[in-house]
Amino acid sequence: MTAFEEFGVMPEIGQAIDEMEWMLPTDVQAEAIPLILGGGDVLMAAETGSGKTGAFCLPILQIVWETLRDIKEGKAGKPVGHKAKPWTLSFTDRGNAMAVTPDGLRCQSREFKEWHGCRASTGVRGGKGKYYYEATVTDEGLCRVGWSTEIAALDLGTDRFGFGFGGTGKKSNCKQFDNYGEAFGKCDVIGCCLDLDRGEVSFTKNGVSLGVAFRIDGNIKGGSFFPAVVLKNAEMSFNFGETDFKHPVPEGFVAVCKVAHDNLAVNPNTGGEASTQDLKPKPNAPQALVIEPSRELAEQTFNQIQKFKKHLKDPDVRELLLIGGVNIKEQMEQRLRLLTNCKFFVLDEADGLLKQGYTELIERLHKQIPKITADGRRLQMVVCSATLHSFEVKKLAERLMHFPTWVDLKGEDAVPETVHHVVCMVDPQKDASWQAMRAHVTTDGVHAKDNVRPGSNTAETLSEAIKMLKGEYTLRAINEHQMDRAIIFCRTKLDCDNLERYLRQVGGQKYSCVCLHGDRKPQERKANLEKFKAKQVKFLICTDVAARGLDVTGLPFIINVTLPDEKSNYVHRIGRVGRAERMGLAISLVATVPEKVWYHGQWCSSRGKNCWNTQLTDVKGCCMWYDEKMYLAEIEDHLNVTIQQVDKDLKVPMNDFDGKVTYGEKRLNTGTGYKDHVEQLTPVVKELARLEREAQVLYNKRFLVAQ
Ligand SMILES: Nc1ncnc2c1ncn2[C@@H]1O[C@H](COP(=O)(O)OP(=O)(O)OP(=O)(O)O)[C@@H](O)[C@H]1O
Repeated sequence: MTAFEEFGVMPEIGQAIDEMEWMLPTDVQAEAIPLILGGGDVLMAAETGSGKTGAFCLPILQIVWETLRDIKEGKAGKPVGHKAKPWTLSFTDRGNAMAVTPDGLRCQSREFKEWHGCRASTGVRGGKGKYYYEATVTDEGLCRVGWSTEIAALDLGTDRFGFGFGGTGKKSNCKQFDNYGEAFGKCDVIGCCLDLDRGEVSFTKNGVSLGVAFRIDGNIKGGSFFPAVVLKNAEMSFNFGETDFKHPVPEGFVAVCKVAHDNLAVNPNTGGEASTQDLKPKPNAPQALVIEPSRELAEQTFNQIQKFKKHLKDPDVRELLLIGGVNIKEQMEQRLRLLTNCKFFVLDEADGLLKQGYTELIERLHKQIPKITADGRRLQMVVCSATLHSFEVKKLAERLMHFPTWVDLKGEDAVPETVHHVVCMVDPQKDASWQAMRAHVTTDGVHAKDNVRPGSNTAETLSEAIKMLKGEYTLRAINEHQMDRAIIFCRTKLDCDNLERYLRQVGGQKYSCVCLHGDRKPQERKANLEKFKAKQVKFLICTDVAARGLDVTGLPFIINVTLPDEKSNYVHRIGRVGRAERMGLAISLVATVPEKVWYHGQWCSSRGKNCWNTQLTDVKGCCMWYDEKMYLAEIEDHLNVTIQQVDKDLKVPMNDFDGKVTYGEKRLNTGTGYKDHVEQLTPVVKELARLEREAQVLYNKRFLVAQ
């Protein structure tokens, strides 16, 4: 039995993991896999390179496979039934936090601060007839149930189009809450009666009539009425009459599902939603949806799933990669329409997704997925990142997740011990070498029209000097550490292109490099990344598009030509090294004086292409002064560390870290390996024993004194 199997992973997946030479689960995997297999929502915050992808892919793959097997064996979807049931709660005409079971007969909202409502997908119309349905309180909480027209607010009873009866014994319409009947709670059955002949709404509790609650305004009486409910951290189930009612139908009334065809109203807010027949699990409908912040990352996760499923046969689990480019819209539409069978919603690099503006997409997709799946399982959400401790993520988790468990090994954003990160200050006032530089990297042209020249000490001149010096320092870092593999991060696409040209110009094959950024075509991005991974080129020059998640086995070095202005991106960038217990060195070049840089905001019509507006952003220009010293302070503050500084020769001093390691290789004499374990632990154990003795002596002394 492999170590992973001990955590509940099935042998076929265990075999694939074994072949990938993963001997033991990482800490985050050991914690998260059982939680996900057990059905929980998980917020996974763990350092870069700690194996979060496996931590969610493995258990999800397993559950998806088991579901497919059940479908194949005819075990799945039983609760849904095969008969068409037009009388259900709507899957779309509902509040954000309202969950509806696939059979459409039970709903739940776990939002405890706000009310969330839902209407049935069908109703009655025609101004005549007497209709009845039952709603049962199936869990503690606050609820209100009744009838509403299609234009009523989902918060039933808060406008004149909705008529509700609440658990506190109040009826409500038009925000007017009056005493009515009596309070009700868990297990009580509320009968909701609509008498269109007389224009009255009344209720029963456990079969006992509570009398007329409302007289319907003549204007709306002729409209359509739908069963409606609103909940606050509560759950209710519904019977529209397709199965036996718990209590006798009041005299003269009929079950609402028996409405004559001509008087049947379809809820126009449902947008032609699927009938419940569609909710029977389909072998091809997506069961897990994983959202990634970049093409490259989506592809990487996709590849990892393919590796994990290698030995999973019959039924076959199929995976689909939806990335920008050809036919994406078509593919999305086709696939995402079927989200009614989805069991897992994963947001990888969640804080990054939110920062990139995907909140709306996430909420829309979440809304489309039923919160309880066909086989009675709750939708599981997994949200992960190395920098999950942001306000936005916490808000999102509160809104969308169901009592999530934090798998958070450090409790704050942290850099793995395997990443050695240093900064080198670039000071054009102390290092005047730029004044005599003949060849240098092409700068971004921000100062093309400024009178920048050696000798003048203007802010613009120093800013231009920074740009020139950074090209040289980058080369120096490469040479000093004999880097033959590194990711080099630049701030803009233009900076990447300029550096690429410069490295090729000065070094040819010696500095062979490719670019990865948003202006390169998808095929080129893919090819460039593959070339870099296959070691056909030494350097990958990229913007923050590659900051997150990219996993290049054994990558020894990264260089930040400019620090990111977003502190979490520093953590992600430097986390491209030091992965899977290998050591890595990250060098950041930090200007001591402000640098004027391009910043093409929303107002820039070309978004940077051929834009020469060097005015500052506060006058709608496209430049800003970039203060790296400030960003460095923010990063240090965030990580609660002082980052080691190295001199301009970029030599990394020999210390505990260096000298014992080869960047790109696993640590030999430290870490968790069992080799030399005893030797390593002996001094610590001795010290512990000494402390314990000391503590005992102290205790005895005090104890004896007290006696
Ligand atoms: N249990 C394991 N044993 C050995 N290697 C592992 C194990 N789990 C993951 N890895 C390897 O560790 C590397 C990092 O894993 P992964 O990409 O999942 O990290 P991550 O936590 O998602 O990092 P990031 O936050 O940067 O996205 C990968 O190369 C992966 O193959």
